Amino acid sequence: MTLITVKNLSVAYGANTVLRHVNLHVEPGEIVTIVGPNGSGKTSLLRAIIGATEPANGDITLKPGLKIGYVPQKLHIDPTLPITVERFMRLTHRVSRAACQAALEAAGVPDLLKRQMSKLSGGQFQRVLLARALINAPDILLLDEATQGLDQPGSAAFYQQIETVRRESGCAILMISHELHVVMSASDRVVCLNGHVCCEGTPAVVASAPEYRALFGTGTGGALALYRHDHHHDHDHAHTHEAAE
Ligand SMILES: Nc1ncnc2c1ncn2[C@@H]1O[C@H](COP(=O)(O)OP(=O)(O)OP(=O)(O)O)[C@@H](O)[C@H]1O
Repeated sequence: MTLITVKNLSVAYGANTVLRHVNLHVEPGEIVTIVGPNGSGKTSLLRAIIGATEPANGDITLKPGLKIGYVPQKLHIDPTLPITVERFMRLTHRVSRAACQAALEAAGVPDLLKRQMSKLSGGQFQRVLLARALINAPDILLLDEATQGLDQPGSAAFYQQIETVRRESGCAILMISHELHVVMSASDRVVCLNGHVCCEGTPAVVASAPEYRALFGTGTGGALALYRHDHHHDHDHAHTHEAAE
């Protein structure tokens, strides 16, 4: 059963309509990446999906009982506040230490439980946010530019971890990213957003779509080829194109 269905969604802040007629669906176990220029409405779309932003129009349907794990773009913790990783992870979830430890292991950072949040590197911090999102065994992970501030190897490692999480837990991933060449190769489907859905499909289809090239140029096509690898899972790669408005 489809996990998330977005139909004809519009989002507005006052008189400023930032998303128009957006359609999107996420199926169990697939990795869908949203790309788009700054201010194209990517975060607004995720916030509408988690119910943090009220749609101006349209429908968002979640599978009944859907468990969502959300990894925010960034989270500021006062560096003078002493708080361990374990306490941080248990702030919002009533979970056991064993569950925290299991989530940290799934996020690829098994040794951080007792560490101070303020002493973590950027990459470790993001892994802890990932672990926190994994704690309740979500059906889908929503990641909003989760590798912001990480260097290239750090973000490549993070996305590899995401693929591992998907492989081991079977959860679906809906993520926003600017690192087109890395994430596109790791995605089953890419949705290119610019206030509306410009184009959508497999990474190869989107990279060669004129709408995508108009926004990002042609350079990414080459980089995409460089980073591509074969996927061995069965997903329905629907290719839909909407005319640019
Ligand atoms: N709470 C808000 N109130 C008013 N305007 C907002 C609000 N949040 C976002 N916007 C505006 O909506 C537009 C889309 O913003 P959004 O953050 O969704 O884009 P984005 O694609 O995620 O951008 P970025 O890549 O820079 O993170 C922008 O013009 C932004 O200024």
